[in-house]
Formats: sequence, C-alpha cells, structure tokens
Amino acid sequence: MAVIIEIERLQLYYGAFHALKNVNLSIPENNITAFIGPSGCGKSTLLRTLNRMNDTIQGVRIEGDVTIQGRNIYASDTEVEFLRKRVGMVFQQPNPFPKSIYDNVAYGPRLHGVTKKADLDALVEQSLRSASLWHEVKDVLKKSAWSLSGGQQQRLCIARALAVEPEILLMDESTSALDPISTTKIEELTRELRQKYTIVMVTHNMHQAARISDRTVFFLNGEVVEASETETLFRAPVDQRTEDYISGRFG
Ligand SMILES: Nc1ncnc2c1ncn2[C@@H]1O[C@H](COP(=O)(O)OP(=O)(O)OP(=O)(O)O)[C@@H](O)[C@H]1O
Repeated sequence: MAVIIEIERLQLYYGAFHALKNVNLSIPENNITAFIGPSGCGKSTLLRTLNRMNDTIQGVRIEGDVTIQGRNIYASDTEVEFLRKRVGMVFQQPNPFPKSIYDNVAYGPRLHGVTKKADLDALVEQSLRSASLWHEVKDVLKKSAWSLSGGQQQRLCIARALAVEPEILLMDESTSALDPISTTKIEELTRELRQKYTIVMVTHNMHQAARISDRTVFFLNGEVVEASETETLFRAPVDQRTEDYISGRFG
C-alpha cells in the first residue's frame, strides 16, 4: 500500500517540555489510522504537526521531517495555506461559522478563488452528499448552521473540510462531544470517506479505534510504542505496555 505521510525522527518541544520523542511513522494512503494512548501522551500534538497547526502555538520547536507525498512540509518554501487545503481538519467540538449552511461549505472554495455560483452550488452539494448530510439540509441551505443538531453540525464541518478537495482528513476526537447515534453516523461516514481520502484520527475510545480504523498507533509519554494493523494490535500486541493499555490496566 502506498505511503502518503512519512514522519521521521520527529521531536517536538513546547518550550522546555519534550512532547514528541523521536517519532518515526509511515501512514498509508486511503486508510484510517487511529492514534490511541492515555491523556497527554502526544496524540493531538502529532496530529497537528501534519498540517502545521502547531505553528500557531508560541514556543513550539520541531526537529525531524514530515513528508507528504515526498515533500517535506516543514521546508521553508511550503505554503501553509496550500498545505491546509490538502490536509483538512475536523475538531472535537463542532465549530461551524455563524453563517448559513451553504456559506459554511462554500467558505473554503471561495477563499481559494471559486466565484461562479454554478460551481459553488455543485461543490456545496457534492460536499454535503459526501458528508451524508445533503438529504437532511437540501431544503434549508440558507438557514443558520447553528440551527442544526450537534451531530449534523459535525457532519457540516466534515463537508466544509471536504469542499476544498483535500487528500488527507485529520479528525481530532471528532465524535467525543456527540451522542451515540451521531457517533455511529460519523463512524460509518468515516469508513466511506476512506475510499477517497486518507484519514488520521485521534480517539480516546479504544473501541472506536478497533471498530473503524485499519491501522492503530499506540503512544505513551510522547513516544510511539507500537504501530500495526488494528486487528493485530488489539489481538496480539507485541509490547507489554500496549497489552496493559488495551486490557485496561492503565489510562
Ligand atoms: N500548547 C501547549 N503548551 C504546552 N504544553 C502543551 C501544549 N499542548 C499540549 N501540551 C502538553 O503536551 C503533552 C501532549 O499533549 P497532547 O494534547 O498532544 O496529548 P493527547 O495525547 O492528545 O492528550 P488528550 O488525549 O488528553 O487530548 C501534554 O503533556 C500537554 O500538557
């Protein structure tokens, strides 16, 4: 399977605090990769290095390489705006803009220069369809995004991320604020999306990783302890620390 993201010798410091320690990881294309591990082990930090969201945090220092399709995203000539178009992100709390449903989805394409109404209409419909939301909102596109339920808002945020046609979608605990039915919908949607996108997700919920991911990476104290096929990691972990974590002995 083709590797789309290669992380090599990655170190990340928040000031004096060493948050990621020599991370080496290959992430395959059109797969769901889940990051699991106890609170504070560096899962979200690593996720944020993949679209340079840590750049906005003061005092962060990064060493090592992250390459996406062979290009080092920390090279000085990387256009961060373009990188974030290719690597979209969905957060823990649904965060639609205080705009209409339509304008939320059209926001990114407009920013990237799409102005024709017919083109925007097509992109909005296609993105909402991909996020399994079209049928619920097609007659109320002018309504405020804030009028939607939490689960619908999160699918709208997924549609908004997809509207700029990314290759990679980062999901940071994207279901943890949702009820079980909305969670199931997003899990099913994530499985569908992987046919077209590479998905990297952080989850607190081991069962969720086991249910939907293809590969799982277990972190502890800023280090990768074990990374393998999800089925293997949960059935026959190699490292004792992985075994202790997945069997609920800590975390
Ligand atoms: N902006 C920041 N400044 C300083 N330290 C930070 C910052 N963000 C995270 N950290 C620290 O880095 C470590 C890793 O945090 P991170 O949020 O990546 O962990 P996590 O595994 O995603 O945790 P959780 O599951 O609780 O979200 C933690 O010790 C955290 O306190």
